[in-house]
Amino acid sequence: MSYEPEFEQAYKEVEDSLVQSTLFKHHPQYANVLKVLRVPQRIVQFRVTWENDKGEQEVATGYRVQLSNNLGPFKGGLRFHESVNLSVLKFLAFEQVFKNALTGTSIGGAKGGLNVNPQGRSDKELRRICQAFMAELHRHIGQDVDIPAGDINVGGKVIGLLFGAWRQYSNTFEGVLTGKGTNWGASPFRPEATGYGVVYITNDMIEYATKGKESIKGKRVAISGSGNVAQYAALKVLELGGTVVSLSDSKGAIVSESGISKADIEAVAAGKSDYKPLSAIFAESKSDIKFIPGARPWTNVTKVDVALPCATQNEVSGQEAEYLVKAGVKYVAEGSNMGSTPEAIEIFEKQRLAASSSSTDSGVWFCPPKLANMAGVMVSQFEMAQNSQRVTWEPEYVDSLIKKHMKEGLMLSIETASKYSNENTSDALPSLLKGANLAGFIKVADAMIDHGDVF
Ligand SMILES: NC(=O)C1=CN([C@@H]2O[C@H](COP(=O)(O)OP(=O)(O)OC[C@H]3O[C@@H](n4cnc5c(N)ncnc54)[C@H](O)[C@@H]3O)[C@@H](O)[C@H]2O)C=CC1
Ligand SMILES: O=C(O)CCC(=O)C(=O)O
Repeated sequence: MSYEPEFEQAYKEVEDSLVQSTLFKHHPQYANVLKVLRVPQRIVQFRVTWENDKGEQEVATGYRVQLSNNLGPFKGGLRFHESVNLSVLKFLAFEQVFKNALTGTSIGGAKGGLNVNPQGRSDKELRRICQAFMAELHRHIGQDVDIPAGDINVGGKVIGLLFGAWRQYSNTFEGVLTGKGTNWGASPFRPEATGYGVVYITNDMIEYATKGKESIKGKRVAISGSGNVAQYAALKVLELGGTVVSLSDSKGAIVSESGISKADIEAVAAGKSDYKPLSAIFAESKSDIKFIPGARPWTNVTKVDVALPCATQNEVSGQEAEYLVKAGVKYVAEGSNMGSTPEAIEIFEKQRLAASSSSTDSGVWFCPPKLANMAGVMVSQFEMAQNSQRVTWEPEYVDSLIKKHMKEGLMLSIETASKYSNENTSDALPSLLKGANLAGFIKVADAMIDHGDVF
């Protein structure tokens, strides 16, 4: 069996949460669920070949990992990046199954992608890539079968090109992808959903932990990434009265003591749509924004209350987590899937437990991505519902649903963590890591048992 480090990491996190709880003692019927879920229902791997702008033939590998459709049709994003491989997509699909269960909507879990980075390719070449990718993928998706969406490097433009190709291959118009354009099937707030949801749940966490005495207002927030999730998280932090002290991309980080402004974030959005690096976007900035080449934000911020990793997996190391704790971080919520390494999570979780048994206020409350970033896929499910009815909901209604479901997800994770806790401290905040893993698992496990997939 090939070694798949990212997948093993994601699997072990869930397995540890289950084993370290009292769940199996109360529900022995769940014993076989994880070993069945370890093997995706189906993996499609295929050749994608196109002519580049120099007239040369290029060949790459496309994938779709359909992990479980016990709770609804397969659902999850597509990532176009040179780092895409089976280990990465299996980890993302595995996470997606539990996340989708936590949304409180009916969707199964999948993920897919292509091991090519579209950055630096012309629009014409990108169109050829999308057509070549969809030439095979269209056989495996459908509005009641599998509904892909975006992820890293797959934003509205790529979704449009993929949808155009799919329409031609299938001779049908249906809601087969989510994250569509406004005049051909979008849901209000899908672009904003993931980033906004991360900030809504962070605000809920702060209010819960401080018994309503504090909120995100006045908090200093370190954010990594500068793409879709990071941009909307940053805008929502500003709207709710917080200060954004950092952003980043794969070439480095920007930090600002006084805070990154709305105009700065709009400049990031404009620059990133042309694939410009942050170093170029802020080359002539007159504010106190400092670009640090090759760095991540975490060790370059001096005073911080909240950290929101929003770039990619394993982007917070153990050392960086220690630094964040010293810088004062109290809340960590992950926009990126598997943003923190296991070492970083261990440090955050130890801080949470230590705070309860001492009088010093040094706790950290960690919200895992399954819970923190679930608003994106949740609004994708709302988009599917709107497409089925051929209607568009009011933006205010969608926003109110995001807020409601994020709060419900938080409360469910808190209750589940407390119910099955094996921790011997009664005054600690419950582990959202364990609560989210268990709550998502229970929903999928019950469906698998009902369907006879597990016996
Ligand atoms: N877009 C969505 O609705 C959702 C996205 N996510 C997760 O959020 C994270 C960000 O995704 P998006 O913002 O959609 O993608 P994006 O393509 O819009 O932005 C990705 C960001 O990550 C940075 N990045 C990528 N690879 C990197 C690396 N190796 N080192 C440092 N920075 C790197 C990029 O510079 C960019 O700022 C990913 O982990 C994704 O899986 C999770 C849930 C939903
Ligand atoms: O909207 C979707 O279907 C998928 C979003 C996604 O890829 C994720 O939640 O990681």
